[in-house]
Amino acid sequence: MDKGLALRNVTISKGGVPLLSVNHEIAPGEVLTVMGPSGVGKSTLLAFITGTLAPEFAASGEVWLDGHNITHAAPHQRRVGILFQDDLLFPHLSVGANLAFGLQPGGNAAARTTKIEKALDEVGLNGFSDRDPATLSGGQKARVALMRMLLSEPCGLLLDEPFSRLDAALRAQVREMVFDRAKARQLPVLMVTHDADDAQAAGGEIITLGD
Ligand SMILES: Nc1ncnc2c1ncn2[C@@H]1O[C@H](COP(=O)(O)OP(=O)(O)OP(=O)(O)O)[C@@H](O)[C@H]1O
Repeated sequence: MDKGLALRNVTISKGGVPLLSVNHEIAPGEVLTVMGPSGVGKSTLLAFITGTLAPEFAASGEVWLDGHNITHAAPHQRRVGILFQDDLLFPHLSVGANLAFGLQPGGNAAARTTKIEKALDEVGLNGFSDRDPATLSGGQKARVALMRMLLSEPCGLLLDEPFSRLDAALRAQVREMVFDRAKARQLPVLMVTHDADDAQAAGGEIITLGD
């Protein structure tokens, strides 16, 4: 597979004790859901993909993203976007300034503004650029956090329990928006969740670590 995200014979151990092994490919626009009990290594697997594995762990195998072997790339060189359950916006900055953090530095100011406005438009937040994040609803904050991450133009998306702080109705709405936007960009998505509804909504393959 050229595009997408591939975990090739990935094994991770701690103190010589095997923790997990995964051999899986996620095609562009597809979602792989990773489930499993607490402590089984779900967040550790994400850390391996982002290049931020703690030194206590030893890993083998390869990570390929968008046709590149990124196993040994520096974290900032990996074009991996990640959303966590607590994706806080900078409270002292406007919505637009928060989004600007997603953009690559430099470039023409007018072009940057256009990208930010387009991003807001894409998630139904037209005209929100000057708003203070404290005045946004939970769902609106989640949409800004999503677009801030997507503005960095990732080639793959990792979700670490990103919906778990939202109530049921909002959760379904934000989840749908995340999957829709990822699909529109043909991004491979790896989602870690404890929630069966999240897994079902993702509509893709589900693997359970620790089985
Ligand atoms: N920085 C670290 N140093 C040493 N051990 C760690 C570190 N981070 C996690 N661990 C241990 O590694 C194992 C896997 O942890 P991990 O956080 O990946 O599990 P998880 O499946 O994501 O759990 P949860 O569902 O509770 O988030 C656990 O035994 C944990 O205690």
